[in-house]
Amino acid sequence: MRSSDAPAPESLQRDVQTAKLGSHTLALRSRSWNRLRFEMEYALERGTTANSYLIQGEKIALLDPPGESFTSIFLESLGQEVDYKDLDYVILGHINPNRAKTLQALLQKAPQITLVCSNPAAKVLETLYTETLGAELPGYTLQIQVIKGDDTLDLGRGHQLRFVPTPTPRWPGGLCTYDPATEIAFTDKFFSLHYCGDQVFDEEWLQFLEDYRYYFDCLMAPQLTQSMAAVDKIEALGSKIYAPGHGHIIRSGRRGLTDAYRQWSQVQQKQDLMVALLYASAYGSTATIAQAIAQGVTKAGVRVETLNCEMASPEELRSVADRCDGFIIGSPTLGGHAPTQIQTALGILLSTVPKTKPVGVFGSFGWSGEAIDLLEGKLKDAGYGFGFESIRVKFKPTDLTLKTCEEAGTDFAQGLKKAKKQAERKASGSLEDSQAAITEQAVGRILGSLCVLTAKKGEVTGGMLASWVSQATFSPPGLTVAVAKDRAVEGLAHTGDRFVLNVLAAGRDRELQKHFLKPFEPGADRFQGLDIDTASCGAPILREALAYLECRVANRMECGDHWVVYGVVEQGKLLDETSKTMVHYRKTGSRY
Ligand SMILES: Cc1cc2nc3c(=O)[nH]c(=O)nc-3n(C[C@H](O)[C@H](O)[C@H](O)COP(=O)(O)O)c2cc1C
Repeated sequence: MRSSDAPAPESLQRDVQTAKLGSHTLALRSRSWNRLRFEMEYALERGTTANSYLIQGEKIALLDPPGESFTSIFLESLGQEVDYKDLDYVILGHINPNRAKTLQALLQKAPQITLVCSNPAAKVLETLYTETLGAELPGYTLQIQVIKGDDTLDLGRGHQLRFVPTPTPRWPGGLCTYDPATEIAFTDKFFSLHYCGDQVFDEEWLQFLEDYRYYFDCLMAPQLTQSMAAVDKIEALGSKIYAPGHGHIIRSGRRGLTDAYRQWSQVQQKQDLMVALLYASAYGSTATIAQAIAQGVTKAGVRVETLNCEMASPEELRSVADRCDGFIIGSPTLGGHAPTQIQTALGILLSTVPKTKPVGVFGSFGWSGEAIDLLEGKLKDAGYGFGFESIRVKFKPTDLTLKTCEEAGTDFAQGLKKAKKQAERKASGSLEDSQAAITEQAVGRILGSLCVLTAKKGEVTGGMLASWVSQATFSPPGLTVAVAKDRAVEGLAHTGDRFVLNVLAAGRDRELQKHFLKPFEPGADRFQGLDIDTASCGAPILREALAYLECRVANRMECGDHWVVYGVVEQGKLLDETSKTMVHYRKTGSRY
């Protein structure tokens, strides 16, 4: 359990927390106690901090101003630390339209600032300047210092900054900064987590391992090669402190977390199935959808290799097309078309990937969505089978659409795994396999009660049939449920979340059992037509159940292909005094 695990009161306002990190170096943590954005990485709903840093040598540099949700409170806090007119540099670990809003407000106050960034980020800045920023900043000329190779930036007083380019498909302009004077590496997206609290440093970092892991699975796992190359470069700096873009400043856990990144990346590398995920995104929406699909594929135990078609070379495209077991391609519609880079990627995929491999299509659009039609049409004509129905999202995805995207990704991965298993079964039949079948028969004699686990978080409600359920403790009253990693409801059962366990009645609840046994389409309402009540945590209670228990997830343990979730029972009720618990007899331990 986290020491600061209590949910934040709704009344807590966004603010900026400042803390000294080292000589002339300050952290400004813009804090949101509630979910900040509809992106998968925020789905644990623990709030977040957007960390900026101020280094005051003879020259003054601000690193990574926050997004527009914090513009006014951030500028107010910044103004209390320095005179805007004294700011010399703003260093950008990445750039997106959201961050540009704060930049615009800052440049209005301090037009003398030079922006320091990588070459890809400079290109994005120039486009933003032409499209929006320039019009809002009359008389201002963009001053950019592009970091190349071994460039350094001398702020004086020993702060001779070094830089490490960390390009990934999601942030092609990624750039980390190292200050040898304080031995701090400013790691931007790397080693971040989304959690809001008063604690600045990471003394109890192990208590947040689940949050770090979730962040890694969302953002690092789908772009593993590029992310781990960046981690290697960051580690080689030999810093004592990681100062990331979100979450705690990492001192105690620096080595442990770096090792954990490597361990988690090995889990991904060991997966024998790989899905290529290719996309382009002008304003970020298609990228957000891509991330949700990737999350769904990854949680089902299939590796994802992501390529941003705007940055990928034909060789990279051909390599991933050659190696993939299926591919998913996404595009925005701009001027009635798919961007040229998407059309090039499609050409390579069509000529390289055998038609027996499954495909998927997605994209964000404004009003017509021709790009999605084009991709779908060409792939259908070529004879590919689709792993999910094409995903069309109008402008920005919502929480619900993201969940649907995640489920579509999971379906895609499950399809691949099923096909692989069938092929293996056909090819097998050895002695070893028959011994395994005998062992499975013995395992199958373990018995559990049939229940329906239900949960709700934000707009998203989920439910699944659970039979690997067992009481675990008397005091507090507690139980464990094994939840397969690829279950849609898994994302609603993280530490601190609440769920309801509905115990089914023998004989009487056959229909309920059947209902939850059938496969659901991505995003489908699993409770339509059922007689339900609502628990205090918002999760559905099945009125026809034998009993129900409202639980809080106190802990969860990663065990092979399942999470074993330990729930503390907060309250419960027997709904039927006469019936008995439905139990599940099985012939083999290799299935539920
Ligand atoms: C210059 C421009 C042209 C666009 N043209 C179209 C179009 O022809 N049809 C359409 O459905 N949407 C169009 N849109 C809307 C985009 O598809 C929509 O903003 C989408 O969310 C962009 O996805 P992205 O954030 O991944 O880039 C256009 C948007 C812009 C800015």
